[in-house]
Amino acid sequence: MNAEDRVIVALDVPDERSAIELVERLEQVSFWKVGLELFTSTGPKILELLKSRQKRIFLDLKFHDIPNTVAGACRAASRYGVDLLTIHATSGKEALKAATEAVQVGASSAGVKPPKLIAITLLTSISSRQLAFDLKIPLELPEYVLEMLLMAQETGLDGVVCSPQEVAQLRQTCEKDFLLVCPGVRPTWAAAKDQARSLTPAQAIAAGADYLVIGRPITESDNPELAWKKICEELAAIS
Ligand SMILES: O=C(O)c1cc(=O)[nH]c(=O)n1[C@@H]1O[C@H](COP(=O)(O)O)[C@@H](O)[C@H]1O
Repeated sequence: MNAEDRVIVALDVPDERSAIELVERLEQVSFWKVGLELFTSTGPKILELLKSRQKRIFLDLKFHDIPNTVAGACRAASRYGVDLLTIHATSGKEALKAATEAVQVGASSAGVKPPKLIAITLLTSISSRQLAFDLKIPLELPEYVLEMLLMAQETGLDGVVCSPQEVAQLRQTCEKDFLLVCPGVRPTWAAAKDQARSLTPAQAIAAGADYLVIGRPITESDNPELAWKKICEELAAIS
């Protein structure tokens, strides 16, 4: 896979018109993430529009609910024929197992390939300090993220979402084909904003990330084409 095929651009815009404008501007981008803002605004229509342009899709709805409810949501989402789908690991073991099964059922009922189901370990906006003092988790952050990964692995998920700062450690523990997808990626020239645990694109890939999720450094740039080009050049230099 080319380094640039490992970059998923987060299409975090408010409506269909802005989404299509960006997709047309950045025609070299082959993998887009549709998240809570855009999906809530447009519904599944945006997925059809991306598919008609032969794009891969990460449907990032971060399900977090009781087993019966996440299973229903995963069944429904898997009928869209997307490539990646998210659930929070903190939904718990039973919910993760139910979601894993539901993804197969949903996709086969629609005659499409099942999405890879990946679990959020710990949001990349949460710092060690917040984990301890706000969420009251009595574990060191890397240990907590590892526990979430082990639960996802044990319940049959295809991978996890984690910050690039944890990737090297997690890569040593998980199976080679277990996906490690990293948001919280910041080129040196971009602002961190609300991301608490970042590395640069080159550092994240070198650490063992399968995919990088990058949004605002590209989408909020005055020149998104140039931002994309600089990220591709950074990655090409290490491959
Ligand atoms: O599931 C995600 O993609 C996700 C998980 C996470 O822990 N942190 C995180 O930032 N994300 C998403 O990744 C994208 C990052 O966007 P930027 O911070 O603009 O690069 C956003 O769409 C977030 O919703």
